[in-house]
Amino acid sequence: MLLGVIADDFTGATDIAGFLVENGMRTIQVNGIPSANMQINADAVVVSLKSRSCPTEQAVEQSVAALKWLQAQGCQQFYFKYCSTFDSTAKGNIGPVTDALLDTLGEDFTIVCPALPVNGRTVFNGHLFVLGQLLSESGMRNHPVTPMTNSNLMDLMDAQSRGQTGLINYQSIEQGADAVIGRFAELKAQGKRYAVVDAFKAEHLNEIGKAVSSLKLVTGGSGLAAGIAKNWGEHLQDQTQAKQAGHPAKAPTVILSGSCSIMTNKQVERYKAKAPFLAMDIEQCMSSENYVNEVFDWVVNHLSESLAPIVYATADAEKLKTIQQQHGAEASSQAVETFFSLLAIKLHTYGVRNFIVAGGETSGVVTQSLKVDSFHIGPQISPGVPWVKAINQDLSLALKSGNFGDENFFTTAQGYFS
Ligand SMILES: Nc1ncnc2c1ncn2[C@@H]1O[C@H](COP(=O)(O)OP(=O)(O)O)[C@@H](O)[C@H]1O
Ligand SMILES: O=C(O)[C@@H](O)C(=O)COP(=O)(O)O
Repeated sequence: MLLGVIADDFTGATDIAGFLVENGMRTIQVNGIPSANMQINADAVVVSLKSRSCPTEQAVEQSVAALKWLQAQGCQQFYFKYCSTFDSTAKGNIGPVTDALLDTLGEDFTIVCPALPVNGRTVFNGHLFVLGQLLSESGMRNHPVTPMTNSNLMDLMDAQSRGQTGLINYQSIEQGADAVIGRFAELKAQGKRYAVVDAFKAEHLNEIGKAVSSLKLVTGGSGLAAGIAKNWGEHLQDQTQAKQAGHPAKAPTVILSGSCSIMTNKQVERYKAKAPFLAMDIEQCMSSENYVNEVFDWVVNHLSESLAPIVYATADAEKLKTIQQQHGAEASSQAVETFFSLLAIKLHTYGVRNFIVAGGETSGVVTQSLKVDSFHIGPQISPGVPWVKAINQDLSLALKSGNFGDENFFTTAQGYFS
């Protein structure tokens, strides 16, 4: 095993796994730390945790346990994957987890690289941009759990970690990997423990990928995965196998959308024009035990149509606000998640074998309800969203992070069945 990845959430894990496979690494993803002995025949393993916004001690404990498990699998390099929008609070969990991983590995230096230019996440002079807007001016400033109100990655990292952060700006990156390695030495000599690296195009990430080959730990979003995978290129045995194992088959398919992001709203609207759709009734979802059976019957009646039926809770910001004022934010989101969990179980029992799910939390709930413990990674539907196939059962999933994919995503995803 070459590379071990610790991802702080579920869609984030499939995101990086997809890029590793795209770049020739045979990759599997495990949901949490496996309790049983697993025989793993892959170049990379991604462990998905739910550690992004849980209490810091728990995030540290889980991440260190994942690292030790990956070490036991023989991994040679380790990657802490967090969100490309650096989702965290002043307390963490990115800083404390990075510190704990460095300590466990006996290392004293790593990089901070959230950039994912293909999805509009760029770093310029140490500041993070989302589709051309500073992070602090993007929609992330209103995130319910991890509002991002500062775009300066050095400040963000200093506030939540034990050490000090330096910058490797794009001028150094553009001089190539050797110059970057030289900057690592300079920053270390200045007592820095972390280096924020500028990156606003794929070439930057390729140079950073080469430069980090001697670092035991790297941290970042999924963008750097391509650079790192290229770096391992000569060690990879059979690159053609990488995507085969995770390819979805033609089978009954459903779309469950629990994301309220701007992009998911657009995707649902576009899909409704051509496929059977059902908008979840939140009142009924919260008050009627039989509602899930009614929706189940509706889905079953539409499974044989050429495009898969979609059930969605997706609402625009105004509608969501009204629902939250009426029922409470926590209670309504809990009700939606429980509903999707029950519906997914019923549909799977009935024979649905492909699930396209929109939303990070929603994906976590559905995957856990379907008792999937590990995945093969298949082809990418759009950057950061691969098809994945359960290893322990006949089941394929496409887990879409709220903001990812273009407007035709739900139709495009169904073009991969063979
Ligand atoms: N109509 C709705 N009313 C209340 N909560 C909702 C509604 N639709 C979705 N939610 C909740 O909003 C959250 C969306 O989070 P998530 O699935 O992670 O999507 P994203 O990736 O866009 O953040 C989930 O907890 C979901 O249950
Ligand atoms: O890095 C990213 O942007 C994604 O992989 C990711 O982590 C997305 O998180 P959610 O939007 O909460 O799904």
